[in-house]
Amino acid sequence: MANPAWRLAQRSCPSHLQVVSFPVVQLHMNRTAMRASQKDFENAVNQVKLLKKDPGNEVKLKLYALYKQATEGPCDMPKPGVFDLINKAKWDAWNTLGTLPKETARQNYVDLVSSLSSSLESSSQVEPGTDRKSTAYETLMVTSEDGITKITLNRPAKKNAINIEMYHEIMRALKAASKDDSSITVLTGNGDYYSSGNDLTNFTDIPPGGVEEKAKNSAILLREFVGCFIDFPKPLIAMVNGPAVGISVTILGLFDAVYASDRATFHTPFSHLGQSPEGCSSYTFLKIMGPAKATEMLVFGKKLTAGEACAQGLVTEVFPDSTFQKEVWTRLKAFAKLPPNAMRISKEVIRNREKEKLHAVNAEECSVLQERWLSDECMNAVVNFLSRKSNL
Ligand SMILES: CCCCC/C=C/C(=O)SCCNC(=O)CCNC(=O)[C@H](O)C(C)(C)COP(=O)(O)OP(=O)(O)OC[C@H]1O[C@@H](n2cnc3c(N)ncnc32)[C@H](O)[C@@H]1OP(=O)(O)O
Repeated sequence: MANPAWRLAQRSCPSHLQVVSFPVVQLHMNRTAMRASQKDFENAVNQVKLLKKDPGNEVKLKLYALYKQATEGPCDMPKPGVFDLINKAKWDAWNTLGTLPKETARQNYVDLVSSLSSSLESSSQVEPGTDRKSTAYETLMVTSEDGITKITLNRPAKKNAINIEMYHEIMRALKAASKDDSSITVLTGNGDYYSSGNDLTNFTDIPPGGVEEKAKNSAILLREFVGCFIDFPKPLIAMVNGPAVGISVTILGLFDAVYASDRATFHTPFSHLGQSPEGCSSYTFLKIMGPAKATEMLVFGKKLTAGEACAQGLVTEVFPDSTFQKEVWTRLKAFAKLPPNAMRISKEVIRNREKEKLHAVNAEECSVLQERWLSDECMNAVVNFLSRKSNL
């Protein structure tokens, strides 16, 4: 039980067994004519990571069992205790396969993945963050009018926590906004929160490759996500309508203006979560507010009020909540009437000098975080949140 991820899986609920993302790619196999080769099996394992839709716990347990049988043979693990629900379900699924030969398990795994590609709605393989054909969003509302593209985080019941889908959708929306005919882009939140940051249940979808693979995939995703903000070519404005936590705060250092309601707060509790700063904040916050104030936020997790964040230079201006929308939109509409090319070029001049540095900082922060996510400190913090022992 030394592995923290094993403990996490034990303590979290079965719905957290889910496998994340992306499109299933058709496996071109004549299933009756041949037995699955090791290569087919490895391809299938990779396809599972690309599933766009969650196939459900039953299928995931089957996949888990067949994977274990194909790679390790019959189940030889001690049976988990009765309260250890997730591991018991996994053990049962594997044990049920009895002495099924490894080759048959491998074939069955490949067949199952292949069948998922036809039963689950699939699309061609899409690199994370690239434009997809569909313009519909599950986790965002995106509108474009008066020269302004507005991206609204839209999971109000979850305080706009950023799940895997939302990371991808934000990247997609930013890429679309960078090419549309709007002059400026605005990011805001629906409901009482701006965003509660990374959805902590993101950490519970452990792929077959284990927590190391999960951490690696998350670091790749985070790096790409933050990279989109570094490279965004038009004026990017945050309308912070309420409390902001974690990554929703750190990336503010990459925005061109940040307008906040006086209800907003800014909280980066990375040490509490066993994590470390991201979103280039280890660089931008120091530049914006100096090392002493940046350390208070990023190391000691001091939560700032909107007024304090404005005094530190993180926020451009604070508005009373009662007039926030009206006043900021009046201002944004005026900005949007400015010559768009001039705004874009001015941003380029300001940003280009820093771009290389920002990408280097982003890469370093992601690599440090990849290690932090494997730490006991981080796993325990996530487990505490999921079991609701504490709120920040
Ligand atoms: C893969 C890239 C990783 C990038 C690295 C990013 C790091 C970060 O962003 S670190 C910051 C992570 N965020 C948090 O630690 C915040 C956790 N949430 C809370 O502490 C609280 O929920 C709160 C203070 C934000 C709000 O508290 P409260 O007003 O009491 O509301 P509830 O806790 O009841 O929340 C309502 C509902 O929303 C769910 N929820 C809120 N935040 C998150 C979250 N970050 N992740 C997942 N779920 C979240 C909460 O669980 C409730 O759901 P239900 O119980 O289903 O109603």
